[in-house]
Amino acid sequence: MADWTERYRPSTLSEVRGNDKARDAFAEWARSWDDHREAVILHGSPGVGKTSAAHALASDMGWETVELNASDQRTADVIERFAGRAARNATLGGSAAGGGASGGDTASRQLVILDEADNIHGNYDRGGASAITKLVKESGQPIVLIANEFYDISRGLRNACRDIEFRDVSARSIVPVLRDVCRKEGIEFESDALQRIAERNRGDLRGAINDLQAACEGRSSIAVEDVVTADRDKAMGIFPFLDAVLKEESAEESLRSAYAVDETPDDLTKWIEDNMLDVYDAGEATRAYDFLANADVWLGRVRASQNYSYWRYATDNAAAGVAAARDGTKGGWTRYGRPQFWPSSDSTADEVVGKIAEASGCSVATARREVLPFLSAVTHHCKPRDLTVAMAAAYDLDEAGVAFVTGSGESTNKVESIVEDARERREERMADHAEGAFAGGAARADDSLDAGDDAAPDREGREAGSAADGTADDGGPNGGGPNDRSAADEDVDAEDDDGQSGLSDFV
Ligand SMILES: Nc1ncnc2c1ncn2[C@@H]1O[C@H](COP(=O)(O)OP(=O)(O)OP(=O)(O)O)[C@@H](O)[C@H]1O
Repeated sequence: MADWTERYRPSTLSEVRGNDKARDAFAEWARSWDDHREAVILHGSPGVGKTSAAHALASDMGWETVELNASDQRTADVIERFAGRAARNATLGGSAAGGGASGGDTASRQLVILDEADNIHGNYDRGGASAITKLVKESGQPIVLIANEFYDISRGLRNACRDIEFRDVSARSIVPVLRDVCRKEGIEFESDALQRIAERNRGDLRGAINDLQAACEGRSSIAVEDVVTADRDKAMGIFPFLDAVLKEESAEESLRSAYAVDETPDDLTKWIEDNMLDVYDAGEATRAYDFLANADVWLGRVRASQNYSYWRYATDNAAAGVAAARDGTKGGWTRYGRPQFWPSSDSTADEVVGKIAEASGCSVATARREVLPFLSAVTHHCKPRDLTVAMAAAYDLDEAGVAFVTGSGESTNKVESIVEDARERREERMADHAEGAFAGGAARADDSLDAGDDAAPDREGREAGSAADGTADDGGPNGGGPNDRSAADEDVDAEDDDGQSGLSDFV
């Protein structure tokens, strides 16, 4: 069955529904283009008719169209060629470029439609935005840039263009479009069914038409129940989803599919990451990794801030971005592999980071970004046992926590004995604390420093007292409150020389 959104794409501006003001402003931009020669940005949510409006306008004006993807590296070259051609044509007295069109300038115009103008950076082509800005300024042809997020377009490019916002199409405007489609397809319908489709697509006319088509598949009439069933059927399995992203669907469709899969963006990203190389060639994979890296950044922000609204951006990158990195569609069957999920690694990470933040008085974000990587690097690579014990004691880590930070297996004897020693050390400290060890804790400082050649940190003794709470200041990772300094001088000074950084240096 042909795609209904294509079949019923508006062919003239007057068929573009629900955005009268934008439509009028756009028509006016085109009519007066010779006077201002500005490019225009049409921005708004997916599926509200921006691309359709651009094509419809060109047809109304009798202009040819050239559609390019703004985020594609090659686009700048193509526009350059246009600009050059337009300039040459101008010097030839405005004769037609398209071969034989008469009737002056406007008939020979080519409307350049640049899709995904908000996706130029973050892409492999770092210079893309400025190249396009330059071309937008110099081009001899009218250019329409299309974007979902106006403010994701570089400022220079925004300032160089006029902008027109396309608003979400209201359910009230969507229903008549659906009704028209049903009539043309000879489908009987219950009005409530159309209303429901319109409402659940919240302003997205393309989505509504797609849903209608899905609901009508194999039927000559639709009732509310059919629409409700279609709702339920929407859930998508992970394997069809991987096919969608890695082989078949556009970025936009892949994104919609991502929302239909019952997995978190973390897991979806892992699935894509782990299977992408089985399908993509080197060029595609290189581009895809940029998006996956962006997705990871957003996932990291979600974890650090617990702000789940960032999930959307992770999904955008992992699903839509990776799909956009693909050249065309692919066929064939792939044996997808289940990614290695590290059971509980995320919750362990959260717990460890929370404890570090609490003990050190820093934010969770700092603990995650700065302290944890440092601890991991030191304990993992240098393997100083005493430091690891001190760390486990300071942050009250259990086996899972120590294993997570140091990268060792959770059940190894080593980890167990470290946790045991750390527990003892905490208990001793607590006992000391109860006895007023603050004033005379030299013995404790000694105690922690006696294994100092294992690279025990040197500065906690001085800083922990001021920076930390009960956990760190009555011992800190290497013990010793502020007053311990003199008693432990010898050891500490010896430590000073080896230049080791202390944990609290990084907090
Ligand atoms: N305002 C509208 N009037 C009529 N049909 C529309 C409208 N908006 C969307 N459609 C239908 O949805 C399809 C997709 O719309 P279009 O590609 O123009 O949306 P868009 O806003 O450019 O979306 P995107 O940002 O995803 O490119 C069209 O082919 C048409 O069938």
